Amino acid sequence: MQKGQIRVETENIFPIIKKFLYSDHEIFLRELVSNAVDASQKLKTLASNGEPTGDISDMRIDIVLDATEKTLSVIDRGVGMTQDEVDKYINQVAFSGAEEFMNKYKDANIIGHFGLGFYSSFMVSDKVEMYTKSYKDESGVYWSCDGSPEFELYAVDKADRGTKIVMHINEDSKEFLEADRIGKMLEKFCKFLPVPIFYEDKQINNTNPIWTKKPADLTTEDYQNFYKELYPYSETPLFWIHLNVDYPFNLTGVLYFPKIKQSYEIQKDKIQLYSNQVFVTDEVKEIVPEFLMLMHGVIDSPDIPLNVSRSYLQGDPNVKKINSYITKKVADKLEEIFRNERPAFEEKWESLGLFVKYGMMTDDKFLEKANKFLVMQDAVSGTFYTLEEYKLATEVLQKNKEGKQVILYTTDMVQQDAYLQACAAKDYKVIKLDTLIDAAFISNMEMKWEGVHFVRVDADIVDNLIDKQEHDASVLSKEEEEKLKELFTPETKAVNVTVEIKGLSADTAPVIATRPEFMRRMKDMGAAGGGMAAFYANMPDEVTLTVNGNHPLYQTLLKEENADKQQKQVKTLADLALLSQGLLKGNDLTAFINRSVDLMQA
Ligand SMILES: Nc1ncnc2c1ncn2[C@@H]1O[C@H](COP(=O)(O)OP(=O)(O)OP(=O)(O)O)[C@@H](O)[C@H]1O
Repeated sequence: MQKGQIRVETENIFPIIKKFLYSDHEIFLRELVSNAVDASQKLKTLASNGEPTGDISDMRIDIVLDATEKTLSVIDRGVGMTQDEVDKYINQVAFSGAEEFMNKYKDANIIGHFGLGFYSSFMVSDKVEMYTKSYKDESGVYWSCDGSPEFELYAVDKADRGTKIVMHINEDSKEFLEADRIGKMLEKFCKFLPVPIFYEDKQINNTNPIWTKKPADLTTEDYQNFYKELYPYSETPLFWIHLNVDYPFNLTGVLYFPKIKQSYEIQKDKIQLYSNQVFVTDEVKEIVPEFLMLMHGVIDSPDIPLNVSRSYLQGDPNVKKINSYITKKVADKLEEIFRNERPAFEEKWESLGLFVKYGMMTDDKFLEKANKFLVMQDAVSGTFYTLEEYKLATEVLQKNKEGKQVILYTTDMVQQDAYLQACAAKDYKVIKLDTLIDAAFISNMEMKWEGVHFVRVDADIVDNLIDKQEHDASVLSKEEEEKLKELFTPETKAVNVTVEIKGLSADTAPVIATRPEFMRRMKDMGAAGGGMAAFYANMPDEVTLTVNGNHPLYQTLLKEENADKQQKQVKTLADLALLSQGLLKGNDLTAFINRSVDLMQA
């Protein structure tokens, strides 16, 4: 029997392990089960290289909880260890003194590994025992340590090849003696490990998750079933991307595009990160580009550094490469579906549009590709245009005097109906941009797309939406125009009204209220919050009242001798225009209703 004394330089490592190394104590189980998996995999590799390993068909790992004895054991049938190996792999690292130990694990070599592995068992145990027998023809070995600077190591009889680790769970960690707790931890960390894992007489893992298989061997159903396995309560995903790369880094996985509802925020953080089928985290912020965080699925890469700080991760070259690889894959897949199955692509646009627009705003590489498959839907006909197609369809009618293409859009088809109709009469093509992200998307694309200008349908009277600088002359005299302007200028300051008299065609409405694009966008952004938001949000609404001097109504109105009646008529006309913009509220609305009744009685 070998009895050892730790070569203490400062103090032993166990207090350090307990206190500092993992705030998350439950990972000890992941570490031990991963070791058991590694040992099993190693044996398989040896066998396939022709080494005499004996029968390897019974490969399995058992997790056994004994609440009465207060022990939790992890048992494998892997390579096992000889006494020399235990001394080398278990003793020397752990007992080489705290300082050296910490240095070793701070070392860059650790990147790519989980970290402390075996020693993390001391976070939850008073004592850890190990029974192990190597596949090599040597005696079994017993090792134990109670966290003090002493260990025991001696030969024992052990019939089966493999390793059994028995943890004597400490007082502070009693939660790990609850069967449910262990079941949940296994479910979280071990669900897709490659060796069968048994707990309470049941196999708890799927050893061949689909991301480890070849896409050619998988059916649509396989992908959908796997999605259900990951997210039992979710709707069928729209489509998926199978990731598979082995150079210059290793990465496999399946990413799904979920159906997105209005409340898309709550669906974030659904991607799970694995390393060789061991669950690592579902916080993949730095690894997956921000705009793809709405996707679901699994990424598996042994090349992602897992044990370093988040800020380090951002600068990691592998992480950067993985990031751009995923972005490219997603863009390629979207383009492929767009080209080969455009009707299906358009049908799913409501959900897809969100990813695409978000991606175009935040990632220039993605933008470049997405310019080809971003689609915009005509509010009236429902037709989808790409940017190029829209430009072509509106080339003649919707170019302004500077040669810019004007993209007309509506954010609310019901409220902006009158403006939509006016545009339709001119044969303008108005697209629907009514999702949460669109306001930001519009301003962003105006900076990125050359020669394009977005204008909301109610930003100006229809004749001015596309600024071509051609107007009919007004039939009114200068004095008449001044008079009208005065009549239309309101006393109320709740809304900032600018009045202008224009000579429009006689069949255009007598007064049109519009909201200048710039101020309206600022106010919309203000309402959404952030930055200068509060300032703009508190500004009064800006409205332009365009009075159509050519409307026949003014011929009689200007001749009206009853000043009171004249003022009432003018106010009613102005209110009708404001009403169409949803800007007539409270007192003003009541006054309008009363006045209308008065006018009818007059
Ligand atoms: N169940 C086991 N069967 C066989 N050998 C084992 C087992 N558990 C641990 N070992 C040996 O002990 C060594 C140290 O294990 P430890 O978990 O501390 O680190 P590791 O697995 O090498 O790295 P990691 O930090 O990624 O866990 C292993 O490399 C392996 O050689």
